[in-house]
Amino acid sequence: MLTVRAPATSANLGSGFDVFGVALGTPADVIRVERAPETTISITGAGSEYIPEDPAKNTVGAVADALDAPARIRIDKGVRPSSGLGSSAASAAAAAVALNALYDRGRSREELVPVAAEGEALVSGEAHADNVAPALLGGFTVVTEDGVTQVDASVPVVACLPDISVSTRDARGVVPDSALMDDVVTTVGNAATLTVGMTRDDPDLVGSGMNDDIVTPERTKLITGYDQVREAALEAGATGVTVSGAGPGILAVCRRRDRRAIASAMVDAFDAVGVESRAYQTAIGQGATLYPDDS
Ligand SMILES: Nc1ncnc2c1ncn2[C@@H]1O[C@H](COP(=O)(O)OP(=O)(O)OP(=O)(O)O)[C@@H](O)[C@H]1O
Ligand SMILES: N[C@@H](CCO)C(=O)O
Repeated sequence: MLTVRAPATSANLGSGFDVFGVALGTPADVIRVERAPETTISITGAGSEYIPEDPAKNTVGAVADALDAPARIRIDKGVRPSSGLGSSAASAAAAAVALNALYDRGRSREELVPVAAEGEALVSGEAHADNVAPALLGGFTVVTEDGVTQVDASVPVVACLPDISVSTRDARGVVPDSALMDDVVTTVGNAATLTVGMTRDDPDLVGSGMNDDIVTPERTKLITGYDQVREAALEAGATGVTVSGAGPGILAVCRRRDRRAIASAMVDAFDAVGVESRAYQTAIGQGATLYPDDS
């Protein structure tokens, strides 16, 4: 039996829609796999009651198909589904690493990115790889049609997860078809600033490069209390705040010393609008970890 832990991720970071992603230190999914004549899936943990165990409907089943690697797969969910924290991608990335090792398929982590993205295609209709890339490679990732670029980073973050659901499919439905050239120019500048910030592990540059006036304003309308939570996080010291992935999670970038105050300000602000939430005080971290065979 093989065990793999794959982290939650936050895609977009505002200015990098469908391009940027980061791995988070916590939470994470853990997957255990054993060879079997056909794929079966059992699921425990956060939000497991909302996730289909049918391999034809689970991201992990799509990965097993893509690698031609049938297995008995047990998923322990640490990342709640429809969270904006890459729940479906965490499972897909973990399965890709685990099944690649279980069947000696010999694929590199980079080569596993499109494999894990097959799982995303199953649940959101598009094989976008901005969550699976950081879940596999760790750090900060840039996904384009030409492939993935990765840099290690360890910028502190708070990821606040309200007790409401927004499906990626719905959140993609509000993305505008076109954008004004002025907004595109501003967003390109912000994305470049953010990228430099990641290479320097600089929370100020990363935070100031997260603003986006094209996609994010449409998505914040789907998140009760977004404006209040953003304001509270900024007042508590966040250097930048945006929607995590497709939402409803909200990501705040900060200095390490401000994490606790920001987490509590975000939870209180959600509470004030009648929404329960949980905040993860973490940092950009590692990609999927394979643990030795423990059979
Ligand atoms: N292994 C899995 N883990 C989590 N969700 C899964 C899995 N397999 C299928 N799903 C389905 O995928 C959907 C959740 O994926 P979705 O992309 O909407 O959320 P997310 O991954 O948390 O968000 P985001 O991609 O915005 O970070 C749910 O409908 C869930 O049932
Ligand atoms: N880039 C994707 C990430 C969510 O899975 C989106 O924002 O729709």
